[in-house]
Amino acid sequence: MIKVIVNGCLGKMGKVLTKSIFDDEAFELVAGVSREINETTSYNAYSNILDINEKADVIIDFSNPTTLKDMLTYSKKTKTPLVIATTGYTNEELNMISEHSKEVPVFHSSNMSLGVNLMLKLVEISAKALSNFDIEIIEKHHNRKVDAPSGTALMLANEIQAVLDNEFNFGRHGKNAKRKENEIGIHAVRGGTIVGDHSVIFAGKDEIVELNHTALSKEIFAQGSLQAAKFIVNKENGYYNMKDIVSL
Ligand SMILES: NC(=O)C1=CN([C@@H]2O[C@H](COP(=O)(O)OP(=O)(O)OC[C@H]3O[C@@H](n4cnc5c(N)ncnc54)[C@H](OP(=O)(O)O)[C@@H]3O)[C@@H](O)[C@H]2O)C=CC1
Ligand SMILES: O=C(O)C1=N[C@H](C(=O)O)C[C@H](O)C1
Repeated sequence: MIKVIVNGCLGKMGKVLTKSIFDDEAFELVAGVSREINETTSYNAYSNILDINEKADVIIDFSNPTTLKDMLTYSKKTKTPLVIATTGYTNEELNMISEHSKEVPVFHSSNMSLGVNLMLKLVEISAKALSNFDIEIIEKHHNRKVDAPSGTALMLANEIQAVLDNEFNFGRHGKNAKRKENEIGIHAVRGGTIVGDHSVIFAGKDEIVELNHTALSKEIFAQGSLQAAKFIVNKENGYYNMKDIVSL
């Protein structure tokens, strides 16, 4: 049985994930962490990860970048592998994660779904094949989402940039907002309870190719993170992502 700490346990994703853990006999929830413990839980819940006494095999994190430092401190002290799903990190924080992976195994992905990870490959192929097309990314999420653009939109944009070296344009406005030839437009839509929707549009002369992924439940992200947890528990120190799990 894999013993799990859930960081962000009372958040939207944390609640879905803790239920998935209870429903799966391969996992045991040993503790949860949320900023404010304002409800009774059937497991040990803490407001700071550094207060946890239980020993776990893995930490799964769906929280907020503000929890990163303490989470890394705890993970380093206890040598507990990390599955990081939180988005919205600065470059400095991303570097901290990457440095941490030299001492503890880290699995990091801004999207734990199988479909988006296939989409990353399709985007790479399309960027190579349609290099003279205009490329725009549109992401749509629920009205409670904190960060914009989404971590997934940035992953998709980075995949394209690795092929074409484009600049990013985070939303156009104003009198002189004409599209530059070599840019990727990245646009964030927020509304209602949209779980997560990502489109990459390749627009050429008289033709359009559009790649789209629509998440229909948060469950897919929870299941993906559990798959990642199974993968990482016995790995060497290092930085892993969905490409290490999904065979393409
Ligand atoms: N990689 C992936 O596949 C996916 C990643 N995500 C990412 O996971 C993260 C959590 O998403 P979601 O569950 O919807 O978010 P919620 O806002 O519902 O939950 C956030 C959790 O983090 C805690 N928290 C700690 N510090 C802060 C802070 N300063 N501000 C806000 N929350 C804080 C919250 O505690 P409290 O409840 O006490 O406020 C809560 O437990 C986001 O970064 C999101 O983008 C989401 C879905 C899929
Ligand atoms: O906050 C969310 O909900 C989601 N966040 C991730 C992101 O920022 O890409 C993944 C998913 O789209 C849901």
